[in-house]
Amino acid sequence: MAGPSAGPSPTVAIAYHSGNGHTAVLAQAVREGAADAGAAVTAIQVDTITERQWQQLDGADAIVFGAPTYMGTASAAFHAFAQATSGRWAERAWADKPAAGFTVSGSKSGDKLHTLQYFGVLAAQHGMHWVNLGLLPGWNSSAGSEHDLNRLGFYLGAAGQADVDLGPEAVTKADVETARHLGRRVAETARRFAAARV
Ligand SMILES: Cc1cc2nc3c(=O)[nH]c(=O)nc-3n(C[C@H](O)[C@H](O)[C@H](O)COP(=O)(O)O)c2cc1C
Repeated sequence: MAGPSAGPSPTVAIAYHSGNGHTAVLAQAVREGAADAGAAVTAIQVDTITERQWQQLDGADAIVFGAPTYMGTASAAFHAFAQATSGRWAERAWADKPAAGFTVSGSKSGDKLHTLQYFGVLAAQHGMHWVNLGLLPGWNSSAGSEHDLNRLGFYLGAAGQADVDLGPEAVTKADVETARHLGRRVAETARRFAAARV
């Protein structure tokens, strides 16, 4: 596993919603990956966000959005959070911060791409810089397997799957590792952006 690179220690905030704990597993993996890469990380559940946590988002070097895919998009609780950012949108409060996203669903596809695209649009509306997953797809050749990193073959962000009748422990391990990779990548990107500002 790559250790932290040189440069100022970045702060990464994860803004996520999880209805039944599956997305929370990926949020924890993003957190661990970003911390591995030397970031100070805050994870914020957007359905109970406090004023202090809004300020942590404002002060973060990078923000990672996370939500389960519900009815082909991010959960309603995440959309409520996103709509509550409109004042910050008007003030360009998050402009030029790196942003990234992750989601989980019950189906292998489950229309997760749409959720990641929605996160990308949200970031663009805020003038943020989108950080993609940065991995080739796994599990797409006879040499691959369901244990591959990025086994579901996404580019925009980290996508996971968990059987709908099982709890958070059912989030597929390869998808947890993929989310960990995203956390590391966001922290490294945030570090480069922070270094360029000093
Ligand atoms: C209201 C609702 C809508 C859902 N819509 C989808 C969907 O569009 N595609 C899919 O594959 N799974 C769908 N699911 C399954 C969830 O995405 C899946 O159980 C996910 O792991 C839940 O994450 P959470 O525990 O963080 O809420 C839906 C679940 C609920 C409750």
